[in-house]
Amino acid sequence: MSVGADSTFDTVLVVDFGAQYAQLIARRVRECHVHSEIVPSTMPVEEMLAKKPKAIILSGGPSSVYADGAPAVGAELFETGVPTFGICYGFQAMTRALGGVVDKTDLSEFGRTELTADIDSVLFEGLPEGLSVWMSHGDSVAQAPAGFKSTASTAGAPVAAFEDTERRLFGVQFHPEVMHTEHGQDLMRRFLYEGAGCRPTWTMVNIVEEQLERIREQIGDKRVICALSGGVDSAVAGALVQRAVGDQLTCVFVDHGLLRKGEADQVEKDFVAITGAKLKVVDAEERFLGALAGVTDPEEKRKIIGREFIRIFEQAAREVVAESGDDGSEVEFLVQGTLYPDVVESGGGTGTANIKSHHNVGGLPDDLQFTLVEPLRELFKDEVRKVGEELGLPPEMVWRQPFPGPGLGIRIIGEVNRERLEILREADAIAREELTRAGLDRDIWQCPVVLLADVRSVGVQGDGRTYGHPVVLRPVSSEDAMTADWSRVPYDVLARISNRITNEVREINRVTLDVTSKPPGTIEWE
Ligand SMILES: Nc1ncnc2c1ncn2[C@@H]1O[C@H](COP(=O)(O)OP(=O)(O)OP(=O)(O)O)[C@@H](O)[C@H]1O
Ligand SMILES: O=c1[nH]c(=O)c2[nH+]cn([C@@H]3O[C@H](COP(=O)(O)O)[C@@H](O)[C@H]3O)c2[nH]1
Ligand SMILES: NC(=O)CC[C@H](N)C(=O)O
Ligand SMILES: [Mg+2]
Repeated sequence: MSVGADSTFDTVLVVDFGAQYAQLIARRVRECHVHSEIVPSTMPVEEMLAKKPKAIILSGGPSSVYADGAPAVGAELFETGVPTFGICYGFQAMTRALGGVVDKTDLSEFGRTELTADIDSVLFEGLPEGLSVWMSHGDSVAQAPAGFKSTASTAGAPVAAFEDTERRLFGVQFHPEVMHTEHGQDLMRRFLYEGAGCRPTWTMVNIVEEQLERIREQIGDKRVICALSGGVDSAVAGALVQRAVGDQLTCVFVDHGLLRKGEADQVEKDFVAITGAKLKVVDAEERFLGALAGVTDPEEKRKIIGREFIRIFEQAAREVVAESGDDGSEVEFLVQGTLYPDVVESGGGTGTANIKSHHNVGGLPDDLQFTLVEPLRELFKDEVRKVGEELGLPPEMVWRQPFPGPGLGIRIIGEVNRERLEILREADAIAREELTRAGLDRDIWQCPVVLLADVRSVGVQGDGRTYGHPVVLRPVSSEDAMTADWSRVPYDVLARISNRITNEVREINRVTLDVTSKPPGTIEWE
């Protein structure tokens, strides 16, 4: 897709210094209807300019600008005339490159911080003078470079923002991209529209068109299979690829025996009926349960499931070729509905930690033969839902709650076997039915039901002693699964779920509620 000065949209480069939030910045730019692309801080300036950026944003990062080997920006970047916005580390790097002073003060600021802003400035005009902002820094700008006006301060950072309107250079010590910064998105808008003159013309239609073009370029006239789960992400990824290359695509749905009640039927009914895509259903219960026998470690489970998925896709790919009846070029490509949170949690961001290996990223085997096609890899779930709507997928599909690929396998704490799966399936079906009946499906992001299979507790039922298992209800609300809070489900709904589960599922004699946010908890227990 052509970008640059003659294009219908402007491009902003987000220069990544190893930030927690580089994707979040890119996403905030998209929310302002401006196209964004993340580039590493090691990219030479000429290469950045070749992308004809209308503006540049320098991200945060874990280093100290004065440390040995810390990533730096050359002063030449600021002589190109491209408006630039430095955030946190980016603000400090800009300061240093232009002759200002960055120091380690003893006044670190982490979390919510009160900021006083000069509203007679490009960035803060029209905003309140006092703002609550999100900080995360140990170094501070002690002196702004020549030509800059300081435009905000906090108790720990005398220069918490600055600007040079002549050269169109701006910077802030705090993080406007995080949800907790008041008016953060307004600041983004002020920089993009007023500071840099970007036009708000980048829409979901552009995102879809860009993806279709990329997919066609990548796949050409080759064959491709799509790992289809019935969830939102693979439905949207599959629909995109179907639109891009039509008949070259076959979808493969794996029934690994770790699905919820009724799930397998739904995929055939819904996705195929709506898109007309070719579908192959593989019954692989024996294989997965065999491979998982005796395994209790969560990461080991995830790796096994990731590996088995791929082995099945390889087999399915061979069948697609054999069934095609022509001379049969191999299936080179595998489409997955991978999203950015799957990547970052699997430790795939720049220098980020491995929290858990999502089966479709960190759980993939080393000898993977397919080239992956992952059109949603840079997006967050709510953006994917918008892409799905743009593609005309029905609301029941687009608004479905997430369900993890490893399925109930990571919701049984302990070994996974048929009997335990059956117990959990029943309990899960009851919880889902009652939450739906209470009209809570859209308020709740998802509600895992977790079986503590190795824990037993004493109960009394029908005047007799029971020694059964507890389940945990884990209803959460979230914007993008990166952070979450436990949902305040009304007591009467919880009471109904508890009552029904303990009455209808013989092996369960106790229902508990998980009231942990993320962080520190994750959504799934494993
Ligand atoms: N049972 C399955 N059969 C085939 N592919 C699967 C299956 N489960 C997961 N996948 C693949 O793994 C990817 C990641 O799974 P994930 O659960 O994150 O996404 P999803 O199921 O598409 O959407 P959602 O997050 O709404 O459940 C899917 O997009 C899909 O490509
Ligand atoms: O397809 C998936 N493969 C996985 O391996 C996996 N692990 C977690 N999840 C889903 O991701 C979101 C965040 O979950 P956590 O807070 O548990 O990391 C939640 O929506 C989880 O359901 C997965 N999805
Ligand atoms: N979040 C950041 O970018 C931090 C920048 C730098 N490491 C500091 O502590 O000040
Ligand atoms: Mg899923």
